[in-house]
Amino acid sequence: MTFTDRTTIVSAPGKVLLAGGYLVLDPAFSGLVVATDARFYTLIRPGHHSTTTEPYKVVVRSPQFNNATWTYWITLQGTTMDFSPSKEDESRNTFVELALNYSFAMLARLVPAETLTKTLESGLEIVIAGNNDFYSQRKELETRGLDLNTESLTQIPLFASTHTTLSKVHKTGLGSSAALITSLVAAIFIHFDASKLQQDHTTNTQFLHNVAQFVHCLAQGKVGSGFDVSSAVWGSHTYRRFSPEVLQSVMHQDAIQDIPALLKIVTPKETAWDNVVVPFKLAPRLHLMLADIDAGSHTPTLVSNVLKWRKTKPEEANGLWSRLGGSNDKVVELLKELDQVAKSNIVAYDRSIQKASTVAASAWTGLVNQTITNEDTTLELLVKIHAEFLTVRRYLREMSKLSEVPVEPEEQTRLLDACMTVPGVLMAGVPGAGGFDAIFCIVLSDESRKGVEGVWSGFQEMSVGPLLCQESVEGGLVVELGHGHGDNKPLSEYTPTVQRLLQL
Ligand SMILES: Nc1ncnc2c1ncn2[C@@H]1O[C@H](COP(=O)(O)OP(=O)(O)O)[C@@H](O)[C@H]1O
Ligand SMILES: C[C@@](O)(CCOP(=O)(O)OP(=O)(O)O)CC(=O)O
Repeated sequence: MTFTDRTTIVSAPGKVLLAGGYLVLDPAFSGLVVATDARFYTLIRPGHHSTTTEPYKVVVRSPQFNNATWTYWITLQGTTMDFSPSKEDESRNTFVELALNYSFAMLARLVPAETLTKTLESGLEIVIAGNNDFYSQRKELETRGLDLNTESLTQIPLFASTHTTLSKVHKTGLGSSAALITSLVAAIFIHFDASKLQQDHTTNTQFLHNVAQFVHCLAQGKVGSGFDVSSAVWGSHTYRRFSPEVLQSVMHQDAIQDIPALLKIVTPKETAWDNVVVPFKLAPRLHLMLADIDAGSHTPTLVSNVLKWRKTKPEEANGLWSRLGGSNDKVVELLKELDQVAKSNIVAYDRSIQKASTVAASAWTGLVNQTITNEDTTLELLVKIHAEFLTVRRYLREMSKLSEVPVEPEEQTRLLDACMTVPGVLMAGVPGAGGFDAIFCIVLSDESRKGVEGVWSGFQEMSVGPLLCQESVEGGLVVELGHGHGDNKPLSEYTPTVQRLLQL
């Protein structure tokens, strides 16, 4: 047995909804979701139990939360399975519990009994851990006497303790539960070789998506748009939601009693899901910056109040929805056009980006008239994207006023406008549901990045905590280890992240 024999590690990215907040709840509209390089990891390896008799023991450990541990007992009865949380556990983790319960219940019907028992007889140890960016590191920085900036964040070890509990932790809005459930569900099916992700990638990935969406909605007690699970699976894309009716019939705790019915819904060949995923990537030299605002907002409350307004004043709201939706789509179209221009003439593109990075966006129009033709295209597109996203923000402020919900509150407007005065900032906005949770910027250079971080650290109205993460290069689900992915290498040959996980 080598160090990594029969170890499976799967990761899923965090997310930021750059455009389409609220509208993406309606299948008539799409949203632009960018996956981050802050990822959530699930590691599964054989347990240390020599039992060959049931029940089998599955232990889930969360090192970042005082090594919180949840123990589950599994008994197989033919193609059904009994799953029970340990009565000795100090707490229950609904997201973990539902992911395990439903995944194993489906496995009992998908995988030969001997495969299940062979893999379960020594028990399973499951370690779940999110990149530090998923959770505010303010406490860790204070403990180390460090300032709240990216330089300090680089000094915090991977998967550092949050110094608190799951119920008290300040999350940064990267979608920890969606990334957790997606990586956990995928890791279980891959560990039992039930997914063969690397063989029939499309069908199996859609299957894993469907299971993760079901578990996430059941755990959250509502069928949201699902953009966060979608980006955890597929990375950055424009997203049009699946019809809520797809899951409505199984959105109850008794769904565990009828696994064949659930399998019919989550199996792509049995049920066509109508979510629409169109891959997206930021054009070269456009980089995402994210900050966590300490004030924080309660997204479900924001969503409930905006939808209440839309229901009570449909004409007012639907008119704004259409205008905002059109503007969101225009931003996406222009960003894609910019990527095409970069592909057609990267030298001219780079020259234009370099020029634009030295002046504030408000002065880019002046640059357009000073350059040769194909550089104008790039600069013209930057001018259009900047203007169109200002229109998006204007609509979000109109929504805030009409609904009386602080989607882009005045404090955020002042912070975003300050960011836009920095040379080389293309966009600055409130992601997702908005409020006081977070902000994002799209910047053109490292100098621009430093300028924005200066605005954030100097902003007096709110505590603006930068995150280290940027846009993901790897995309959605990644099998980091297991089943032909990097098996049995010397520990030193794995990435620092995988090495850290293996030693957690
Ligand atoms: N590292 C972790 N270990 C265990 N459970 C986690 C971890 N991170 C997130 N979770 C689970 O996800 C839940 C957070 O879900 P939610 O409040 O919807 O936050 P988010 O918006 O980040 O998804 C937590 O209550 C916990 O059950
Ligand atoms: C309002 C929404 O359309 C987007 C919410 O995006 P956020 O990124 O704000 O979500 P949280 O991570 O839960 O804070 C609701 C939805 O699409 O489900």
